[in-house]
Amino acid sequence: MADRTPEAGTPATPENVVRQEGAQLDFSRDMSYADYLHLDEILGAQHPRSPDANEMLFIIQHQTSELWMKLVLHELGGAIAAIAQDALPPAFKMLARVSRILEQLVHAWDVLATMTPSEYSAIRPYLGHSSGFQSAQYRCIEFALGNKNAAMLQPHAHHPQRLALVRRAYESPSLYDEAIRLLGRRGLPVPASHTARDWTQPYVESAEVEQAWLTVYRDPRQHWDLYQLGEELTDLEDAFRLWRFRHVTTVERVIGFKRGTGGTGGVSYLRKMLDVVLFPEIWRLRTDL
Ligand code: HEM
Ligand SMILES: N[C@@H](CC(=O)c1ccccc1NC=O)C(=O)O
Repeated sequence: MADRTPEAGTPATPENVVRQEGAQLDFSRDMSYADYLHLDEILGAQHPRSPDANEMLFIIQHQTSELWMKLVLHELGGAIAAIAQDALPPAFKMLARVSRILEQLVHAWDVLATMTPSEYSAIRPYLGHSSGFQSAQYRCIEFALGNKNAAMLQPHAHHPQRLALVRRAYESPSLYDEAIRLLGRRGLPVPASHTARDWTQPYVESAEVEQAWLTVYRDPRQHWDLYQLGEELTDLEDAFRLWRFRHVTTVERVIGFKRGTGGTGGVSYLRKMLDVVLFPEIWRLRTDL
């Protein structure tokens, strides 16, 4: 290793400072930053199809969203497994991270909103029928959060690997299913229809499940970890609703009420999605408390 003691009189030029700090400069034999992060693959994956300069924003906005969604899925999977094993503290850590990522994705809309309708109209003809509707990771997140819908498997039928990923999320118990099973294991009266069921079916709201959550919320000190779980779920759905809202508002300001490239009515479809309630009893109990 080089002697880091500066020689008397060595001027503190930027080059000398780097040498004196002892920074590693030769990576012909060592793993570098770009090697570790596979940056050549990630930074080589932006291929605009139009001549418009704004397409780079559009591509990077989606690619970064997909990277964050990958982490959301990783953490959600971990949280679901932890709840199934009665390990609540690690589940809380993972759920808190998911909510912070969703908040980050909510703020990411500010960057995309710098793209005007005129700018987007130069890109849109190059998108064909591709659409976020076909995002496999997004669909896995919706399924992991319990918004099950068999029709959403179809856009992946042509790609066995992605289909397998989406199907696994479709067939597995959701985060909320596992939370309700936990209520049952803790001795709260939860109907069998909600602890063992065909997980591919959409969740059906239950008065008994609401009663179980009410028991928790009426005596938090007695059920502190379940109470915390309820509030983590609330944070998560709150953040997810904000994401949906920013999406539909950005879409309206950019394409108005045009049909989507994915074939839906566009804003009309996305507005219907604003009515989805992921954890219904968690919201209803607030009225009945
Ligand atoms: C100018 C930007 C955008 C426009 C105009 C737009 C437009 C639309 C439209 C019209 C739909 C409905 C499906 C269709 O018929 O195409 C849709 C769905 C979707 N978009 Fe976007 N979008 C934009 C940006 C984004 C971004 C940045 C993401 C982040 C990944 C995204 C993710 C999605 C997802 C996941 C869906 C499916 C939603 C669902 O099924 O509930 N979109 N988008
Ligand atoms: N559905 C959008 C197109 C779109 O936004 C899009 C196209 C390709 C890849 C990602 C997209 N983002 C979200 O839907 C539209 O109708 O203009």
